[in-house]
Amino acid sequence: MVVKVYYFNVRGLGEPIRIILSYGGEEFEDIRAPFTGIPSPLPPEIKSKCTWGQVPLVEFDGKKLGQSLAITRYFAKKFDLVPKDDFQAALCDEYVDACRDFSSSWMRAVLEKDESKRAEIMKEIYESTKERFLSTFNSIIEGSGGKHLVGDSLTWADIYLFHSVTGIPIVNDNLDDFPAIKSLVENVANTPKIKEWLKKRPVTVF
Ligand SMILES: N[C@@H](CCC(=O)N[C@@H](CS)C(=O)NCC(=O)O)C(=O)O
Repeated sequence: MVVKVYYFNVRGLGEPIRIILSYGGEEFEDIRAPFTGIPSPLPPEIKSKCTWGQVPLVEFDGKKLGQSLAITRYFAKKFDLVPKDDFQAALCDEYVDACRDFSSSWMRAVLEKDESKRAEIMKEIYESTKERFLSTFNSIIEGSGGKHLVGDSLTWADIYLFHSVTGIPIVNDNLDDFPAIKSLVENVANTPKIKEWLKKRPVTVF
């Protein structure tokens, strides 16, 4: 089976899918629509495939699945990145949602075209979100044994946290202030199949 992954040529909502598929050793075709800023028009041949008119979308085995969370949860289950225990699985859902809230906080900066203004906005957003998200994630990892957000093995929540913090330069540059997140990020980046993907993935702005 080769999975077709349709998304824009950015990390955004598509990258956790690409990372999870890479982790699972699943071959995938990385189909990227040009990203020309927000909003970017989707080429009609892609848009017409999408049930909700938006990407990401995956196709495999004659099946089609849209909505980023449905896609990542599906493959995370397939590759044992969702704990068997229902409560632990729910905690993963909670942390994935929190990662997505954190990622959404940066939208105002992403939309700013003037680079010096964007840097200022990034600083503001960093200052106003670091306690709520970064300190909290840091404490959760510490409380869970220091290596993962949930339990003692890699989950899709760890992959979302990796994705959310490494996609934002100002967060990445300040990870020394959040040592448990920093160590989780290093562990995810050094997971062999993920490491291979990170080495070969296209370099994009977001
Ligand atoms: N709830 C959807 C949101 C999808 C979404 O917002 N997709 C955007 C790209 S991030 C898109 O396809 N924009 C192009 C368009 O709407 O034509 C998900 O999580 O997959």
